[in-house]
Amino acid sequence: MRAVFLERESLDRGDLDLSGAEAAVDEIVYHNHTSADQVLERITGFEIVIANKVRVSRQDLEQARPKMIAVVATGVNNIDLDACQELGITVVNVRGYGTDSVAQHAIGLLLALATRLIDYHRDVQQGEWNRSAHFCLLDYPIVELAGKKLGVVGLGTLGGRTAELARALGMEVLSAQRPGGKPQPDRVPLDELLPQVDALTLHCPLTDDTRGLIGRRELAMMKPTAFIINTARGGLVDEEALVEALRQRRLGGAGFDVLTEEPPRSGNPLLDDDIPNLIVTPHSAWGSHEARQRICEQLAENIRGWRNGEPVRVVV
Ligand SMILES: NC(=O)C1=CN([C@@H]2O[C@H](COP(=O)(O)OP(=O)(O)OC[C@H]3O[C@@H](n4cnc5c(N)ncnc54)[C@H](O)[C@@H]3O)[C@@H](O)[C@H]2O)C=CC1
Ligand SMILES: O=C(O)C(=O)CO
Repeated sequence: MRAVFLERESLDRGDLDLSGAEAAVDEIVYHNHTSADQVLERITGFEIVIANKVRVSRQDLEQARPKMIAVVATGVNNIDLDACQELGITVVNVRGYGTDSVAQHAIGLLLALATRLIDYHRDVQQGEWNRSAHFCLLDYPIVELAGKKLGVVGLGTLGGRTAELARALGMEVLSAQRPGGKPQPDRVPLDELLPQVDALTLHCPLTDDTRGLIGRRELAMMKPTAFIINTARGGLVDEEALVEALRQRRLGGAGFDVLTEEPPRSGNPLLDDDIPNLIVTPHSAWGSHEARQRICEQLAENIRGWRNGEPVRVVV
């Protein structure tokens, strides 16, 4: 049984132990990076495809016909799942590997926005404190999070842990009812949640149902002081509308770890350097060594389970 790992360097910078996955197959062929137009050629002839973020299309799958795709991420929005289902290709992913890493990042972004950490740090570096008449700088409004409301969209593994950390800061947590989902007493429809919250954090997957979930209309429903945190996926939020709202001070700030296009080769409206109280990180929330090593362990389990006829973490 042969496997091809399309994007090793997107997971492993030479600091991880992949011996479990290597032992689970006869051979792994490694590519450090693969672009979408190289996928077909590289997966042809392999039963198992290991992928992280590269787009694997219906056309690739129909022609190459792998038997299994092991995604070394939780999000599987880069894989044509309908095509996999139709072609009988098993897709597995990794889950809960980086819960503490991603939750600390989401809360880290929220804390940085509330304390204006980046703005004060930049002013200190630029000598504003040296020149100040007073012992402190007070040029950006500082928000105390305790007592404020956090809205969580996607109260699953990562949303749940982020909610716990927010409660530890003294925040009250509300969570959004999934449209069409079973009504739950502790959840409120998104439209009811948005006007109430002081901060919103997104943790739902990117699917056809959630693409554009937070658009111009939804941003307009939020408090002009509210923060929005996205460590889930680019595509959940209308980026142009977000920039507009931040520039017109109709929103208090935004912390984004994910963009619609990654890397943002064609640019992105959120990368302009004059947008007030915006922090963008390069999809790094998950990237602790501990989390990445857990991915390797789950990858090995996923391949072994599937080979033994007892597949685990099956998406389709
Ligand atoms: N920035 C990063 O480094 C990382 C980002 N992610 C992203 O985070 C996402 C969530 O990961 P987990 O929490 O592990 O997944 P999960 O499956 O445990 O939780 C997702 C939750 O979202 C809910 N949901 C789906 N659609 C919804 C909607 N329209 N409204 C409200 N709730 C909705 C689901 O019911 C589920 O409870 C992943 O799909 C991935 O895109 C995951 C890991 C790292
Ligand atoms: O696990 C995920 O979905 C991530 O985005 C990190 O790769």
